[in-house]
Amino acid sequence: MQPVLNIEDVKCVEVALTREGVSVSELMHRAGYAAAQETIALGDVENVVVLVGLGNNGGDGWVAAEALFARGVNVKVVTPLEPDQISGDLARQVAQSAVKAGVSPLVGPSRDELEDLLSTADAVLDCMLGTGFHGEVRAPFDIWIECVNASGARAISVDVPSGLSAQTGRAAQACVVADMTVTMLSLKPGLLADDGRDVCGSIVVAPLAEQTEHLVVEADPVAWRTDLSDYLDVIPAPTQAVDKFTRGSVLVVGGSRRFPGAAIMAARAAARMGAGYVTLATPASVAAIAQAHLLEIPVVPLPEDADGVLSADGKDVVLKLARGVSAVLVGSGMRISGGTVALVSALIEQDVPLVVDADGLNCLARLTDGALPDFPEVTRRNAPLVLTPHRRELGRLVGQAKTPPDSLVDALEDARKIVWSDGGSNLAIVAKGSATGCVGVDQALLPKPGPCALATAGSGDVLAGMMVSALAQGSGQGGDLTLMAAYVCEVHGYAGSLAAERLGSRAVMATDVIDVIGLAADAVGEHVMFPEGVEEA
Ligand SMILES: NC(=O)C1=CN([C@@H]2O[C@H](COP(=O)(O)OP(=O)(O)OC[C@H]3O[C@@H](n4cnc5c(N)ncnc54)[C@H](O)[C@@H]3O)[C@@H](O)[C@H]2O)[C@@H](O)CC1
Ligand SMILES: Nc1ncnc2c1ncn2[C@@H]1O[C@H](COP(=O)(O)OP(=O)(O)O)[C@@H](O)[C@H]1O
Ligand SMILES: [K+]
Repeated sequence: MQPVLNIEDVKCVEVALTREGVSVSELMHRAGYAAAQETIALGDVENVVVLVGLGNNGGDGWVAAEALFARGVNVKVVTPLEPDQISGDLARQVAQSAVKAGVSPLVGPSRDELEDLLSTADAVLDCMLGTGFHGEVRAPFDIWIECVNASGARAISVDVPSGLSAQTGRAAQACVVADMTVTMLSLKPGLLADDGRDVCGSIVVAPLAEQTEHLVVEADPVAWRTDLSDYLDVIPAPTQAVDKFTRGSVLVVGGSRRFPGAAIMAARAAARMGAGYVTLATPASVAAIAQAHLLEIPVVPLPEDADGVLSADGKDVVLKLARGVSAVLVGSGMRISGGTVALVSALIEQDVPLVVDADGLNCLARLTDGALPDFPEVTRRNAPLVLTPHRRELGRLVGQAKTPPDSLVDALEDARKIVWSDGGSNLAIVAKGSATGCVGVDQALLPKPGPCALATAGSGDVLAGMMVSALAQGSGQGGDLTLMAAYVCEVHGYAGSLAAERLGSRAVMATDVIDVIGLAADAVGEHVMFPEGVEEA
């Protein structure tokens, strides 16, 4: 796993390193060398343009330029100001040193001059704005960024692509789209989520000092990016000595006359993820449609109200069915009513591993008056509970319906409000988004996200079905629930990639993802077991 640090904590690591004898100047030199090294490693770099800003990110650029020059690279530094005019002491010193060593600066070029220069470059080193950037990009960097993106040269961003917030993952209107980002000390959340996924290219972490590893861990990472090898403990051990029930039995409670498909897809996804026996309990008026779509899955008709929404009259049947299975999913396509709130509440009180998704979460929000963290007794139970909200659902759970989290870090923080008030290891929250965070009481995990093809109606229902299936098969129980959740997200993401490969990135529908869950799970499993033997998933 790789630690991900909030920006303010990266700064704390910087301070801790200086206390351990590694000065900021030394760090800047190592950062510059690391950037130069990675640039050379790209191969075929004879002409490099280094665009520098006026802060320490620019300082890294001047050091990199001097290092590249010393390696015989034809390097030109583009700067808004003469080195002597740079106000920051450190940045000015490294700029003066680079010029003294023979690096030639181009000060305040016109757009045409810059475009001409970039047209001759094999690579551009982007050292304009780093973690000190905020707001919209001001001149001249907005224009420089446009020129970089329009040039054909490979762009290597130092620490963070200029224009991206390394904390929130939001890009300004002008933002470098890099081929590679060499980031200092540790991963930052904004590099991994939202716009960050579009603009960072491949990410290389430069630790800069041998003490960094332990200092980063001590700085309390906001999350950990998982590696495939981390999932070894949550993949069900292969055995032939099973029957359809011991392979995991699942009950899906959901669907409504308005949305019958969500529960059908969830049930199907649960079977495709490996549960041996799946049952769907759904309103009576949609049971026949559901059964027609689910030949292998028994469908139990439940009492419903005039709108075709599950009614509280079905509670006893649902609880009886729940007692007979290894795990339950409630919520898919269920709608919010007095009846569905009562069902969700009854299932949470039942001692069975449970996944709550979609309207099940909205029922939970209603049950707790939009303040789930204030009612920890609701989620505190003996059996595992996994909540799978997207950002709007998460907002409703924590009293922020009108202002749901709009960054990964905000979503992690909201999820933490819930798991920390609960305080136990039997609760995991899967905060879904373009990058998904799986949050438990001890840590938050960031599985590798799938492609944007997953942003399609029903893809969350598929994930919920997969989640309950993994739970039913015993993954995570008595072990690490958060890691199990991350593993399921990883398989979901990979299934999205497989479906996109087969059908085209724009064509994927949720049912296509269901069809390849098994292949995705096998492929991820193989990578986990034999990391050296196969290409990365
Ligand atoms: N944290 C660390 O331990 C290390 C940090 N280093 C570098 O230092 C960087 C942070 O340095 P700084 O704090 O000086 O910040 P930056 O260099 O990222 O940015 C500060 C400069 O950008 C300007 N600026 C801010 N917002 C702007 C906007 N919207 N439009 C135009 N200009 C804007 C400021 O006026 C200032 O000149 C990191 O990103 C990294 O590259 C490295 O030198 C080594 C180690
Ligand atoms: N841009 C994206 N890139 C990768 N995955 C995405 C993206 N957008 C959504 N997803 C994933 O797709 C799923 C969507 O779930 P959800 O919003 O609940 O959809 P629905 O309610 O339609 O089923 C989540 O697993 C989410 O992480
Ligand atoms: K940068």
